[in-house]
Amino acid sequence: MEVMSHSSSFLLPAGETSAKRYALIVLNQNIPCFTPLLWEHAKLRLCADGGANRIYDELPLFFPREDALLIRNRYKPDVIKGDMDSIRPDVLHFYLSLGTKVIDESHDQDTTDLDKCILFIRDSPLNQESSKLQILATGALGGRFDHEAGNLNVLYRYPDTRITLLSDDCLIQLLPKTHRHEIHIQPSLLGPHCGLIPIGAPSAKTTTTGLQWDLTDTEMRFGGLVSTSNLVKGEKITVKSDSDLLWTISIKKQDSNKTLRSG
Ligand SMILES: Nc1ncnc2c1ncn2[C@@H]1O[C@H](COP(=O)(O)OP(=O)(O)OP(=O)(O)O)[C@@H](O)[C@H]1O
Ligand SMILES: Cc1ncc(C[n+]2csc(CCO)c2C)c(N)n1
Repeated sequence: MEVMSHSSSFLLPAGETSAKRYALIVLNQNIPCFTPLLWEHAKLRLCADGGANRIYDELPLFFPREDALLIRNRYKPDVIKGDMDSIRPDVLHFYLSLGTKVIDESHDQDTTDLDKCILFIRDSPLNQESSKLQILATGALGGRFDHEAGNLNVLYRYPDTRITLLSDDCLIQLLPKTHRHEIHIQPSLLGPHCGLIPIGAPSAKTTTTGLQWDLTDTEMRFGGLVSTSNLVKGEKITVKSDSDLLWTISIKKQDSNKTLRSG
């Protein structure tokens, strides 16, 4: 069984990052403080419908000494895609005038705006067979539970795409059962709180190393044991399971000067 390696080096301040290729999707929920950093290094920048309002309204607040218009011009999304029922008309016109590509899929009321953005990235010429884009989605957690559940569902809909859901407080990734997993932690950025959640189906056997409460061929299921409030002990965690699991780990609060330093 192949090993899938996970690292969160995208959260490292500028200058400390190794080469990595990802697309960023901004969802319609509070923008995490590290968003400018992620934006700077993204190969593609998308807003899911009302996510554009967040970029427009909240990004200038991170730079109180700079002119809001300059910030809005600097952080121009490549694409705004969705069913367009949440983006404000003034925001839509502003980004249209900057040349952002706007894709209105209001005819599709069966998939979420996050789904729509993921399909755009998967079909992009930047997403090469030899070098697939990872996807980071900010604002995926906190707020309406139906939206959160829909966001988790996209991890299961596209299990062969590396998708990380982010909020200010934590990240979530899918660990497919087809692989053994090595998760590399930067202790200055992540942890110590973590969880392994068998959300799609129960797991008869999960084995881990590197956690305070490791599992050894342990059963996990809703209604029984799920591993929440666990703690990472070191910089490397391994996970092997007979079921797809969600991995979540807390994100440490950063020095805001460091987080916003973009290049
Ligand atoms: N409160 C929230 N918590 C988590 N994710 C959210 C939240 N609100 C929006 N999102 C994410 O951002 C995307 C865009 O949000 P937006 O508000 O534009 O969606 P929407 O389709 O208009 O939602 P709805 O019509 O159900 O209110 C959603 O598809 C979802 O992935
Ligand atoms: C069974 C079922 N439940 C809910 C919806 C509604 N819905 C799901 S995704 C979406 C688009 C949101 O931007 C909407 C309106 C549906 N179609 N089918």
